[in-house]
Amino acid sequence: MKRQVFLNDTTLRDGEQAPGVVFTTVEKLEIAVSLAASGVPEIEIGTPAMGADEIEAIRAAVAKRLPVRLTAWCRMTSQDLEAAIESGVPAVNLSLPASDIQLAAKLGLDQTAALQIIEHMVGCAAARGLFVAVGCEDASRADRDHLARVIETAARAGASRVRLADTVGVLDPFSTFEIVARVAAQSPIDVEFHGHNDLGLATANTLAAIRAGARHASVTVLGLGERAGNAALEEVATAMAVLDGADTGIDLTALPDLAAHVARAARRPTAAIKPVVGGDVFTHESGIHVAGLLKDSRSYQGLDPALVGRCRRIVIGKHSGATAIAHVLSESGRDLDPDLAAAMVARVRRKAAETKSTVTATQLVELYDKMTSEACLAGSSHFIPPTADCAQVSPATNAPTPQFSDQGECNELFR
Ligand SMILES: CC(=O)SCCNC(=O)CCNC(=O)[C@H](O)C(C)(C)COP(=O)(O)OP(=O)(O)OC[C@H]1O[C@@H](n2cnc3c(N)ncnc32)[C@H](O)[C@@H]1OP(=O)(O)O
Ligand SMILES: O=C(O)CCC(=O)C(=O)O
Repeated sequence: MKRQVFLNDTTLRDGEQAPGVVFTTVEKLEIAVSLAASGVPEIEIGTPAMGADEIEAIRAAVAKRLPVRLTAWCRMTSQDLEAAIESGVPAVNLSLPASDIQLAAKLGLDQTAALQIIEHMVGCAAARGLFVAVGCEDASRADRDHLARVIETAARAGASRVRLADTVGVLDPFSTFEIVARVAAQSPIDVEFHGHNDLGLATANTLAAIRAGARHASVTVLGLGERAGNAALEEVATAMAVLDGADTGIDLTALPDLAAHVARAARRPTAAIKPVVGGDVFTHESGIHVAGLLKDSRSYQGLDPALVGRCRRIVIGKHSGATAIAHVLSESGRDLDPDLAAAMVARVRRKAAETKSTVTATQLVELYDKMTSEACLAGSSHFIPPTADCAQVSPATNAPTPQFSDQGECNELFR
């Protein structure tokens, strides 16, 4: 049986902490509904300490009775806990720095005082009937012995989970594995890993943490979050399915729409190269790749686009070869004569260089029709038989003009 891993989506909390990102209450609710529909089991819905509007938004989410655990992020203070209770959430993440750097700089506390606060606040929250997770902010820079005491104290006081945060994104997969493996081996409660992407390693670190024994992982849609963001839901869920074989319960085919939804609400355009959901990540231009793909899609495709509800696309551009051009032309009922192929490749390359872009299907057909007309008028001996009627090779006006689209049928589309 596949190992179960639980993703805790914090798009609506850490994601919204990205500079300038604001979700309206309606957007929060819509995103929460979409997250639940895609199979996310837990959503960190917000920070009640931010005040009445945030509490109201959280209350509205709670009222939806979604089939997910809604949890609220709280500092480890009575005020934050009371705000969370007012919002109606059944679960809280009570956060306190684990590193000496943050304990001293932010709170002027030492390790002993921190343990006392954890014991007291976790006890209070558990006594109020809440599911309690303890957020170890900056765990990656924490003294390891203190971290062990934090977990032991939290568990004893009634916490059900501990969250190890790589708050400033300084771990790599090796150090993540080492820290999480040690904690998971000793922890009497579940471990969650919360990675940040400052070094572009959040997803890799999250996979390493899961491999090391974390049963829960924080993610955000598109990796939206503080600074360089968090581990991306779509990357972690897809990588888990493909590489690890663990069961996250996420409907991978729902991810592109979910990402588009969050990108619109966050007003953050998605990069074309964003793994899984980016516009170009299943699009191929290079001649050698397309020639290989057309023979066997496994030649240049590690991730089957259908797995995540996407389609493969072939585009024509500076790097196209004759096979790709012939393939695209054939889709509009035109045969690329082998004698014309090299000239066509050169023409396409010139066009792409002039426009610094791909050559659309319509442009390709126009180029081809123009070239065949020219070849015909010049009486080209190897392309048009000398006796041929030039009308036969003029633009085939009834041939379908291919359109670019990323929607619709999963046949190969091109632009
Ligand atoms: C790594 C993370 O993502 S942590 C989560 C970060 N999230 C946020 O900051 C959410 C948005 N924040 C806010 O809206 C505001 O900062 C509020 C409402 C939370 C607090 O606002 P203010 O009362 O004006 O405090 P301010 O933002 O100036 O400073 C933060 C305070 O929290 C305290 N604090 C920080 N972390 C913790 C903690 N884990 N436990 C207890 N107190 C904490 C700081 O020491 C500071 O206290 P001080 O005012 O006594 O110096
Ligand atoms: O303490 C936590 O719950 C984690 C907070 C967080 O977002 C972080 O440390 O990056």
